[in-house]
Amino acid sequence: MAGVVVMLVLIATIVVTWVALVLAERDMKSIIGDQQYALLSAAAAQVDAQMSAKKVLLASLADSMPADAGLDTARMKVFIDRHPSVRREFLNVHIFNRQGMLINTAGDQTAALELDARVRAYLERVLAAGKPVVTPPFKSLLTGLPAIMILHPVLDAGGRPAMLLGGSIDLTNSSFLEQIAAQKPGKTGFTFIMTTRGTLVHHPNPTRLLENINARPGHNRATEMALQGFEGWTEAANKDGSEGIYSYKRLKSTNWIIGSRFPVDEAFAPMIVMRRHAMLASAAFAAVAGLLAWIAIQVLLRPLGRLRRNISDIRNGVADIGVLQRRRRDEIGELGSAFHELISERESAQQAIRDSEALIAASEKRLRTIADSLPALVAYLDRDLRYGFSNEHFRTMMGVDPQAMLGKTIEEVFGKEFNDSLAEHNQAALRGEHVHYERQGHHQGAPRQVMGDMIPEIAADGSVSGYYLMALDITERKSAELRQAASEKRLKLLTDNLPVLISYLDKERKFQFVNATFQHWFGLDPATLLGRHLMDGIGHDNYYTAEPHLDKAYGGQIATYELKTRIGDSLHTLETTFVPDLAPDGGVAGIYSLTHDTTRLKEIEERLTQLARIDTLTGIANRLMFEEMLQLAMVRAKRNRKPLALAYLDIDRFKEINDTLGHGAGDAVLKEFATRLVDNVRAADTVARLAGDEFIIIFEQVANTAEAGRLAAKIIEGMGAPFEVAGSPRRITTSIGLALYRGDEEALCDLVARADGALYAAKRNGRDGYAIAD
Ligand SMILES: Nc1nc2c(ncn2[C@@H]2O[C@H](COP(=O)(O)OP(=O)(O)OP(=O)(O)O)[C@@H](O)[C@H]2O)c(=O)[nH]1
Repeated sequence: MAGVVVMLVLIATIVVTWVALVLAERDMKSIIGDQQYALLSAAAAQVDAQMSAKKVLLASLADSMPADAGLDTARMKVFIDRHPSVRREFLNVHIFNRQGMLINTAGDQTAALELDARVRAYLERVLAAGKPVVTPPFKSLLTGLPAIMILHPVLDAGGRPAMLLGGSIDLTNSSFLEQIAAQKPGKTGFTFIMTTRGTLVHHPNPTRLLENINARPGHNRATEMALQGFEGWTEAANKDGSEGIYSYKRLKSTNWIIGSRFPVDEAFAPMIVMRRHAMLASAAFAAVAGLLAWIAIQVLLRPLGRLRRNISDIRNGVADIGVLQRRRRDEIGELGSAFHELISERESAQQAIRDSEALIAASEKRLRTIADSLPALVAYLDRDLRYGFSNEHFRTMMGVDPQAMLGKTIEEVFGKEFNDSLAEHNQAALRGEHVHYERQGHHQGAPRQVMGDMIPEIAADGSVSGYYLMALDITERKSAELRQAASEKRLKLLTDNLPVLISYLDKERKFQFVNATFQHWFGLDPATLLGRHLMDGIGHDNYYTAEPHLDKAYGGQIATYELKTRIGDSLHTLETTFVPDLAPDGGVAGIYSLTHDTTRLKEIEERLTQLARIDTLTGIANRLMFEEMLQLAMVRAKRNRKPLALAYLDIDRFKEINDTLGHGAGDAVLKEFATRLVDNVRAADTVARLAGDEFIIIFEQVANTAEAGRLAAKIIEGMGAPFEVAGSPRRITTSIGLALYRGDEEALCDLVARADGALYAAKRNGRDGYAIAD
């Protein structure tokens, strides 16, 4: 960063310096060029002035020349010698006749010489115009040196040109040309003169005189411009490639071109020195400025560098984002705050991503564990029927490595035949339908029953991207179902042929099962009863009789009751038992109802009871035997005049025992009660059970009612110890009605009735006591 700034300072300084130099050089060149052109213009004016002076001198000679001096050499010399300036201005003075023949000369040469052919043309022009003319340069025939000549007509008495006066000028040794040469620019520059055709009239190199400027090979743009009429200054390279400032001006006297060349090396030498100094100064300045800029940047960038290191440390996990400086109140502080916010946002975003990735990974792992633990094939297939997921059960059920299946089609894994057998289901699932199927398959040669579900995966745009498969081997279940169906069939056959009404009621007391006996007994089709309420099946009256027992059974207890009802034309006694169907949670899921026709049984039972004299439950005398014994006892009492006492007993609230603890418990109480009665009477006394919880005792030879009372009290006392009822101790009491028989004319039934009446009195008196009849 600092390096870049230093470089920029250096480059900027150099560029600024360079541009300033270029501008200065351009101005300087312009000044030098203008100056050079001004000098050249002055030199041109000087040449023109010199030429004019020479022409004037030649005109005055022509005018004053004696007529005979033309042919007489001696007179000619005398004449010329009288004009000393002629010798200074001209190398020689000649006289030509009209034909161009040299007829006299002021020099030593006397031979008549012919003029150079080109000079002759000028001569004719002079003769025609009658005005002086300067000839182009030529090599003098007399001296062999390059020269020019000014020709002037000499008029005869009639005013016509009779001869020509020519003043020759030596180009190698002419004072006015030397003056021009002295005005050359700088030390290495030079001036030169050429004709409009390019013939060099004056040049610092005398060997090039009379040579055409273009004789040397090469190209000089400035020279070409000058020959085409350019006046002024320009910068160009000479034929050697050396740059120079060229200035050109036309001479008014001859229309020749006077030029100068000032080599750039010399012309701009001070400028080059200045450029070098300026570049050195600017380099020094740039170095100092760059150094200062570097130091300033180092100072300014130090907090930034610290910030950068902190961020790098945070990235490398070496530091916490708390190291970012946020207390600075400048741009660095703002940058630190911005980084702090950025990094904390990034960290929370990364944390959120990590959390969600961990959640997804955990969720995927759970899913994978669940899927692998399922006793079913679980897979995902894409639109090309390639497996994207498969669980471990493929290994156990199909013998295929689930990992090796991934990316392969059904056909590639299980073969064409298998794939074809599923084609219809696959197509339906890929159409977006939920497919459920059961099919026969084979595994390790054994037939297997498979149940499958294909659940399509539907993308947001409604297209189906694949489907999830779950397939179960239901062979065991299926055969269990078949076994159960067979068992149920057998059971149904059995129940339908039993002379028992068998039904199952659900929680709402509706029939869920009804056997064929309903048809036989009541003409009710079992199928029509299913789902209907019990009341619809057995009628209102029977239902209300059954209701308390139903309530008991739905309370979780077995309930049995008897009912007399009509079957066909005859009255039947039906004993129904409700057995609760206890659910695993202890609740009652429903009730099994079993109804026997006990009519025949009851009849036999009654007949047997009548025949028997012993109560089958308690083993003591029954009503029949009691009546026979009482008859005999009454006869004895009458005969012996010894009264007897009849005690009529009833167990207090016996019904509660039956209702709460069941009939069995009630029977047990009756047996224990009878045993205690027998234990608390004399051997001669008769203890009998009349019916239900009603007992009777015949006490013979009782003196009076007081003694009868004592006997009753003894019995009540005998019941004092708690009974063992259904595994728990329970206090059982009894009420006793006493009637004394003193041998009067009293019928047996009246005596019993009196004892019964006294019993009711004892009940009214609050039970657990006795009462004596009047
Ligand atoms: N366990 C059993 N119960 C019987 C037998 N015979 C009748 N019962 C029942 O005995 C009960 C007699 O009840 P009750 O004597 O009328 O009334 P209780 O509950 O004793 O009331 P109180 O006599 O007023 O104290 C009836 O519920 C009969 O169904 C039987 O052989 N065994």
